[in-house]
Amino acid sequence: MLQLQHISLQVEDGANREILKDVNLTVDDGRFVVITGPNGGGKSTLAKVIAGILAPTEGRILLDGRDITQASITERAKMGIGFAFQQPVRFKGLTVRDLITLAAGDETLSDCDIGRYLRSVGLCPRDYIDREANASLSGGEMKRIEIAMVLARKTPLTIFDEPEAGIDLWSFGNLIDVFADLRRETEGSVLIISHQERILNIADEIVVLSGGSLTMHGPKDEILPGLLRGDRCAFCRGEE
Ligand SMILES: Nc1ncnc2c1ncn2[C@@H]1O[C@H](COP(=O)(O)OP(=O)(O)OP(=O)(O)O)[C@@H](O)[C@H]1O
Repeated sequence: MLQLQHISLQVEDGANREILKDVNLTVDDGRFVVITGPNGGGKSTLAKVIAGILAPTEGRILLDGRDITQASITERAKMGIGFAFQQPVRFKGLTVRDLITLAAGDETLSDCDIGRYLRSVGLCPRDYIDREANASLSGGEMKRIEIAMVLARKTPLTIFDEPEAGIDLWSFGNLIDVFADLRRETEGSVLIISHQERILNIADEIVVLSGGSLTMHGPKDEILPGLLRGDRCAFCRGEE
């Protein structure tokens, strides 16, 4: 279980700016939670705080009851937090096979297993398995490879930051199937930042983050209809 308690984050950009304001959120094991909200609402920042890339100025993060607020990215990764970035990182000198084998932590992983992960993200294994994961891959290709790596890691808590970004419409349906399968099969929790209705639609819970504050959180059936109707109050914290 992941617990965020009173998480705030301030940055100094001329003036003190509060990007996250007293965010409280509990993600139970086995839940598929989608965080959405307007651009600039603080979603990516919150994901980075959970992954340990950014430190909150206030508040605590607990993973299965253990305080991990001070833990580094590497320590959190070892504790079982997997993170797929909005802008994937390139790995010069490593092939796609290397990356998926490393992610799975299993040197005996067969090409057939690797192929299964690649196919699940819409990539033909024959065309990609031996390719170097360098700048020659397009943003969308690298994004899919990163999602395949996260799937291979099978972490207890997996965070995806806008997995739809850079993925073409043709492949998008495929990606939804990947997440639907992940939701069915994983025993861990999945936290996805997304603006996509089709991803929101397979959530157990939806969280709305707006202006740095958590403005709504509840079961999909309670939250999604209001978002689809375009209720502005859904995003704007009861200001209307
Ligand atoms: N280091 C920083 N210094 C100053 N402002 C920052 C910094 N990092 C983020 N911000 C600001 O904090 C706000 C939240 O950014 P964040 O990337 O978390 O939003 P988001 O909800 O993920 O947005 P989007 O939906 O557009 O991806 C934005 O207004 C952004 O400009």
